[in-house]
Amino acid sequence: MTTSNIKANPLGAALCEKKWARWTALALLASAMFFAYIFVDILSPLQELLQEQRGWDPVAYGHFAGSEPFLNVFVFFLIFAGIILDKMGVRFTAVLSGAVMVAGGSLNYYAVTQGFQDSAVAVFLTENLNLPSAWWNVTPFYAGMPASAKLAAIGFMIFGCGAEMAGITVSRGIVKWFKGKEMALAMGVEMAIARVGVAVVVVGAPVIASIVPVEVSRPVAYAVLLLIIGLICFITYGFMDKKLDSQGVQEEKDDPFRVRDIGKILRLPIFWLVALLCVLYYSAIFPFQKYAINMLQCNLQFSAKDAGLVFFIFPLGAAAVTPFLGHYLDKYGKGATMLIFGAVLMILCHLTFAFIVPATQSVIVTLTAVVVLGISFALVPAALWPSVPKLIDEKLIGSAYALIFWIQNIGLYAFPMIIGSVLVASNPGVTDPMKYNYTVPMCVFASCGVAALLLGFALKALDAKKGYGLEKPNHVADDAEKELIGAAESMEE
Ligand SMILES: C[C@H](N)C(=O)N[C@@H](CCCCN)C(=O)O
Repeated sequence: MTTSNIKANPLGAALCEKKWARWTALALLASAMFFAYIFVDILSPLQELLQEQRGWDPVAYGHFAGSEPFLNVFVFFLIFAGIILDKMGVRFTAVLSGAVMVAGGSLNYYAVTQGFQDSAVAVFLTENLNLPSAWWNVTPFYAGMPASAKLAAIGFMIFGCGAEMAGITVSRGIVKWFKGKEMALAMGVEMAIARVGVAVVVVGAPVIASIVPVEVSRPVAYAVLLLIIGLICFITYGFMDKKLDSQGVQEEKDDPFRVRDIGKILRLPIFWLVALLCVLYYSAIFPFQKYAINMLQCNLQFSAKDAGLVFFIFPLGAAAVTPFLGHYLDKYGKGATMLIFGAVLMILCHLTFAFIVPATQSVIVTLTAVVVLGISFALVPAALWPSVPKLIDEKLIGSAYALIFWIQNIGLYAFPMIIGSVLVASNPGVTDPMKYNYTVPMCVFASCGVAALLLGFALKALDAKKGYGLEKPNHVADDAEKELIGAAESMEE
């Protein structure tokens, strides 16, 4: 199915053949993603301070937090990002995405500063964007939303365009540098570094904010600074990418782009299996993360700080395991089996949070479930993203990643709201946020896992029938490919 980017280089070994060079390229790409993931969650541990200093109640915070995928989902920005990536290549799109993240992040920062509160923009926003809370209002804006939350949401949705564009670009960049080598390991390392970013934020943001004078915008300022460093990483990567192109190892570009190419991807049953598995699995992970601290507080009667410490293990556990699983995939394959196993672990953990944790209030059981969920969150991403190049023609890989991200973003947009409504509906009359019963919402997350598991079985069956090589190691698949290319080249000679 795939075409290879490995071409004969008359000038000697290409840069991607040198280990130090491809790992340096990865370090640059992964650093930019690390900073992006830090920004995504920078305000999550500061909800109390946002309420005290900026008047954001939980509703305002929820609408701000949910705004990130808005432009990607409803204005189809991610689809355009995929087309840009396939037409313009990794170098251009990486720098563009870095610049968009800095622009959106800066706006978000300005919105939470004291300076904004007294500005004319604040007066304007207080009077505008007061949309009714009706079913058709899919925007994050509602009547009475604080002006700072409105502008922060606008900034965050612009940032979201850059962050998701960067996500697909980095994946394609890794394919470009690592195809036929340690590709899954490289993707695993990149995702592990991103998870460490989430863990750093949980602990770091409150510490930075509480330096006297206590100021909620300070951690955001640091995070914007990191986004600027991320942009510099992308620009530096651009020089390496240009050198690689000049050595004849160019990525295949879709030139001219045809809309029917997107149709080609959408007609592949295997694409739908992967995309639906992705949206179901991630909808039970990222939206769960938003409720996890409160769920632990309610079940264990912990403070937010202690619950945060328990949950801190989740991204760290995933970070520790993901590169090893990537290495395993490179060496031994079993991608589809890893997806199935990851879904099973997720179901078990969510059911534990639904029934066993509330009944036993056991910290050991909770910690075990958090660790096992971390392993699941290593298994699925480590197998999912490196499998895409096995299924889709290389020149369409940017669009394919973008389409998968777009479908995934629909779930990431909808699920926090669905879970919020389920939580309220299953706890009639409960107003104390420490008294919620999370059994029904956790069962909803577990059912996503069951659906993902069924898709995992279907994927494995289709792979066995059509021979995509999902269960094969990357090296073996690519060695065979190299042999074919070598044979073709000798025939040309
Ligand atoms: C949220 C984002 N769309 C996503 O799916 N992130 C994945 C990583 C995708 C690969 C990025 N190069 C994740 O597991 O965090």
